[in-house]
Amino acid sequence: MQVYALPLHNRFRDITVREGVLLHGSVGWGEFCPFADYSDGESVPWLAAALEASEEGWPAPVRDRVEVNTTVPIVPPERAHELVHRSGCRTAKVKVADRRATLAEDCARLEAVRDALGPSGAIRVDANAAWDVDTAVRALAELDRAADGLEYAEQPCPTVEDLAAVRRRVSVRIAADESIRRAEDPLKVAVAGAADVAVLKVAPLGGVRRALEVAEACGLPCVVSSAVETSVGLAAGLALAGALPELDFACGLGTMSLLRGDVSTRTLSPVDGYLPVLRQAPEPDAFAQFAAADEVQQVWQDRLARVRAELSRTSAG
Ligand SMILES: O=C(O)CCC(=O)C1=CC=C[C@@H](O)[C@@H]1C(=O)O
Ligand SMILES: [Mg+2]
Repeated sequence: MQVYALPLHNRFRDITVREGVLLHGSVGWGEFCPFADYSDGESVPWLAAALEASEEGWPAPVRDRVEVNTTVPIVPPERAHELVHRSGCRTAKVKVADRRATLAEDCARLEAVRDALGPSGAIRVDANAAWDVDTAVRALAELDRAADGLEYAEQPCPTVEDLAAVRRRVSVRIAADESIRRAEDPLKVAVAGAADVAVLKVAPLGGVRRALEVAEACGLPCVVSSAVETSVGLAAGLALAGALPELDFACGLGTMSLLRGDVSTRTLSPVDGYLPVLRQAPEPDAFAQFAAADEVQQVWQDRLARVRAELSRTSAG
């Protein structure tokens, strides 16, 4: 196993360094990288996804490339404009509702992203469940104006009930993310009429096959989004996006731009807004320069051992 520590260009999801474990198995490489706030129990699906990649392989794809969005963290408008322009993507997802920025600053960031994309580009926002219903309704009206039209708003509020309440009061599509990946029942969203789009992340859902089951059962248009993995883990997201019967939206798999490097020389960075669907993850042939410090390696070895034991217990039923 190889433990990496990769710095980010900007703080994203409250981290400035992305850490994880690369596992080599009988069919290839997998990546186990649950964020620090995931318990051992919540990390079991992440390990299942890594073992699916390294020991089993992925289902056959129905497409050979996937359109992706670029992801804009909480950065000043000029930086946002530069990131979007350089990405070559026609869709941008902009982080908003962060405690480090005001609604006015979020609007300015969206205006800069619209200027960089032009009128035909698509802009989506992600509030990561930060708002209550009334705040979401008010904020989305302003953000929709600033963006000159939002494609959708991802997880404006924490609960399925709140998403449904916001969805009844705004014209912007609602996408469910945390209500799917951290839910006891990922399908509750569709049943409650709480979302127009389902965001699927391979690792928290337990692998490509499990995510395909959720996609089929929820009956909503799906967007595959990464967990800011290296190209090893990102390949699993592309395998899911490649295997979905329908794919109507650009996917949140352009996240290599958030990282200051990669464990593979075959970095999965978008070209003209697209990424290839691979049958296997790229080799981590550039791992050495991002090998984690000894104490970090020990933390991940211990975590992996605990989660492996947890996975065995839950599999044994
Ligand atoms: O979907 C994207 O454009 C990129 C991935 C992304 O936004 C996220 C990755 C991991 C954790 C989250 O903070 C965030 C998300 O909420 O979707
Ligand atoms: Mg999200």
